[in-house]
Amino acid sequence: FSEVRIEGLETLDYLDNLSQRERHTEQGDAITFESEVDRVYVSSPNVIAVLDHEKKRTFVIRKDGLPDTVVWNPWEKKAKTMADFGDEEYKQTLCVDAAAAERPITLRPGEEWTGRLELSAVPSTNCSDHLDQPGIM
Ligand SMILES: O=P(O)(O)OC[C@H]1O[C@@H](O)[C@H](O)[C@@H](O)[C@@H]1O
Repeated sequence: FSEVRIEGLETLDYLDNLSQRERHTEQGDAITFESEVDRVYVSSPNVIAVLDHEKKRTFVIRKDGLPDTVVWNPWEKKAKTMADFGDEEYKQTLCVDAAAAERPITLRPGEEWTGRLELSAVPSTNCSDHLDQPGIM
């Protein structure tokens, strides 16, 4: 699991759901995991990659109309308190989710809104080689 990292959220501001949505700025080159995380990366790019080095695959997430990206893993202690989440499942789970979290979307009667999320898996460890290929975009 420590071999999974996210590309596309570096240097962004995030709201930390683990501390009253306090605002921080991401410092890492790419985001990696070794403890509980629950963050809203605000105004994130529309293409984000989750690289799984061990399984040699990359998930590419494309979004539209959804400004933010939530990154969540309950880790060991919280997983045990969750009825619908197995005690060991945090080792195989990473939630990377497009959202309108910082500014929720409000519709008046008759108004429309469209959001889109596309998830694709690419057999690779290096997504930046692939993101430019027209067939994959
Ligand atoms: O328990 P639920 O409602 O399915 O949500 C699971 C998690 O989903 C994540 O998207 C949220 O950021 C977390 O705060 C939340 O705990």
